[in-house]
Amino acid sequence: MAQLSIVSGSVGLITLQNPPVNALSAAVRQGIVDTVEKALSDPKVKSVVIRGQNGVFCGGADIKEFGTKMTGPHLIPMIHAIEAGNKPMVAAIEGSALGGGLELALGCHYRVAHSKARLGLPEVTLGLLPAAAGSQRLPRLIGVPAALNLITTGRHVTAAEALQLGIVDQVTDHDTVDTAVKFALNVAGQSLDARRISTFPCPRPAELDALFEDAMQKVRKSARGAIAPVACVQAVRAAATLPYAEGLERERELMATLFNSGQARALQYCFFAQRAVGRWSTPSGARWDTSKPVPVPKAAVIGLGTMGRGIAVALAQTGLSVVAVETQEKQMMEAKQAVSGMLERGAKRRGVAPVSDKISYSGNIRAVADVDLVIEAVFEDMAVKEKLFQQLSAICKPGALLCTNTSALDVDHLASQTRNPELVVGMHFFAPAHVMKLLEVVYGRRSSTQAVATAMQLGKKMGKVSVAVGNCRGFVGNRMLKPYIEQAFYLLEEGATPELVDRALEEFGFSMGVFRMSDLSGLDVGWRVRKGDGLVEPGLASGPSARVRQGRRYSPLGDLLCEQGRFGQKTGRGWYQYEKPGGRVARSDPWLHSFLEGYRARHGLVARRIDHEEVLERCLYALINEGFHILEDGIAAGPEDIDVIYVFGYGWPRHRGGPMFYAGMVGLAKVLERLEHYHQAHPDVPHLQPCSLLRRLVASGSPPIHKWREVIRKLHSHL
Ligand SMILES: CCCCCCC[C@H](O)CC(=O)SCCNC(=O)CCNC(=O)[C@H](O)C(C)(C)COP(=O)([O-])OP(=O)([O-])OC[C@H]1O[C@@H](n2cnc3c(N)ncnc32)[C@H](O)[C@@H]1OP(=O)([O-])[O-]
Repeated sequence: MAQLSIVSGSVGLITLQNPPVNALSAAVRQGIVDTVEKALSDPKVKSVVIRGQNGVFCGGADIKEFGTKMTGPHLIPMIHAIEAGNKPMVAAIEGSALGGGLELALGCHYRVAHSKARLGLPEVTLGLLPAAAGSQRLPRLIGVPAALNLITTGRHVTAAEALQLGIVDQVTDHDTVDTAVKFALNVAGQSLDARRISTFPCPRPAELDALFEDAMQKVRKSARGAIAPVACVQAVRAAATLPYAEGLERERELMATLFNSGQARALQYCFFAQRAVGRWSTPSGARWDTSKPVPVPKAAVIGLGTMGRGIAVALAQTGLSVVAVETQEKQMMEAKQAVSGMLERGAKRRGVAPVSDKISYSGNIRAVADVDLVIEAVFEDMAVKEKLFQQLSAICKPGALLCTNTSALDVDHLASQTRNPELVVGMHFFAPAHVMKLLEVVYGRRSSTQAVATAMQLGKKMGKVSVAVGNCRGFVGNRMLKPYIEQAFYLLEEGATPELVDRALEEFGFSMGVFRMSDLSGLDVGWRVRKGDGLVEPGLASGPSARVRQGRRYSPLGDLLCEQGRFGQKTGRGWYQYEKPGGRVARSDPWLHSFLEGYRARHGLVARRIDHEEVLERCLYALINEGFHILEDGIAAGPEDIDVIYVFGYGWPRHRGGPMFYAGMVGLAKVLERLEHYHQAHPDVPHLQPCSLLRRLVASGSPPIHKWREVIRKLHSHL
């Protein structure tokens, strides 16, 4: 797993061999220990280069080992032996040097990187800290403020930035190993006293306390409730204030707490879940590894409202030629201006030229005749979309894919409006579409394998985390949101306030509670959907029947607010009040509190004290219960798909792994028991009735989440 050869007569070349990213598994660590020992004791070897196989230096510790009984040599003494050795060691960094990979490189006396390489200490994103002395060496090398930034955010830096920061000694556009070997030949025999980072004094910035206080506040604000960023700050503080050996001990203690925490497990689960959704399959037999996508050099977006603009920008930034169609002149003018602003800002951020020339605009739908793929983002109204799909089917060239960005409507029905229903899929983007990472690719009953594969590949090219899901009302994300929002409304009826509900959810880790989120996205959106479903009955009717629709409990609170013109931020009033229409700072609104009191009085509801635990249980378990229904119905292939959708599209705190992972952490039996409890208390709320898949999983002994598929498979087996 690591090999030593001798090159250029006197350079020992150690190659890490563990594809695809040369993670530091037990075998690789043993290989490094053995080859370093050999190189140090071989008189022919005057200096050493360490590189990774296949153009990747090293992706860090082997994350797959973390959940197992770890064996093999420990990283710290292994890296220490490299640093303490009496022959110059040069890291030849190609591809990535991340986490333990960069820590290994920091143990070397010199670092040479290819210009395309990326370096970083991303442990914090896995719920950990750089515990192979990275938290102690990096501040000594580049100073406390820069090290704090890298370690608490986990961001990857380019080779150019690494050179500027002083992490690497040389950057090359040529063959990295050749360059590193030349470097090694040059430094052979030189004193290493000034090259051992662990012996450097850590630069002590002025205002040390203020600096760390500020860093602590920043991480507490940006990662609510996450413990790893806090531990990262503490570890760097140890580097700045303690001798190296004591700092190392502090790093070890902090890592021990993190290593076995639920948060680390959740974040590492997210890492693998994000990759697992790329290995998608559908019930019709389409699969990520066998279905062939068709090339999409030219695409069209129809409808240039908020979603359409974001989609057009995202497509253009991916390098596609884009035809943007909008039939309303005023909307077109505004869209053109907005899109060019978005492209310019995006280009500035990425340090490239804007790609405005990639987009051509037209007021005529016939302009899409020669594109390979169309994404419609028109008004969320079935009649409008039906007509559009009929038109597209007649206009588009044979084989062109027709995609809908609907967030809830029936993809099969839209497909039935076309001559080639196999070419229709949903591509459900999330606003703002050029920023948000999530894409739900919705396959219909008749979508071809090629159509699904093409949409999935396009999503990947656009840098999206794409999840293939089945067709049902709201697909995965919005279908689960419905019971969650519904519970929040019921809690208001029973005595809670928007502030109380939001605080509970934000303390749980959501960046925004349900009411603040609704105000941001616009209350009129849900109102329109409920109207379409025949649920809205105007007026202030009282009595129990005013809160029943289609035989089940219903809360008209959202409808009543909309009737008052309170649509959220855009109108300056919603569940909160804002300084002006379009304002962003939510403030409590006394009007709303007296409105709630009046509402309860009119309906004979007695307010009771509701605590955070009930808010979380009612909102989250109702959402999770719907997740089990989605798995039972085969709409999502596995719990990872649901979790990835919630983490990337709905602000679910990543350190809690996603709703289905969270259910496993809480304990499926407990979730079942609490749902039963709440369903007994609210028998007219079907969403609280525990799903039979949840019962089945509990009856099978609550298996760990990676084994749920076995129970689900049995459920779908026709044998
Ligand atoms: C008490 C104990 C003390 C321990 C001390 C530890 C100290 C240390 O500080 C901790 C760490 O290093 S923590 C680690 C810190 N390091 C990080 O956080 C880096 C994590 N890795 C990455 O960010 C990306 O994988 C790269 C940018 C490296 C490559 O991106 P790309 O080219 O788009 O490729 P891709 O699709 O992403 O991955 C390809 C395949 O490789 C797999 N795999 C990858 N890394 C792995 C790993 N470390 N391990 C295992 N597997 C890893 C990945 O799952 C996938 O497998 P699949 O079966 O094909 O699905």
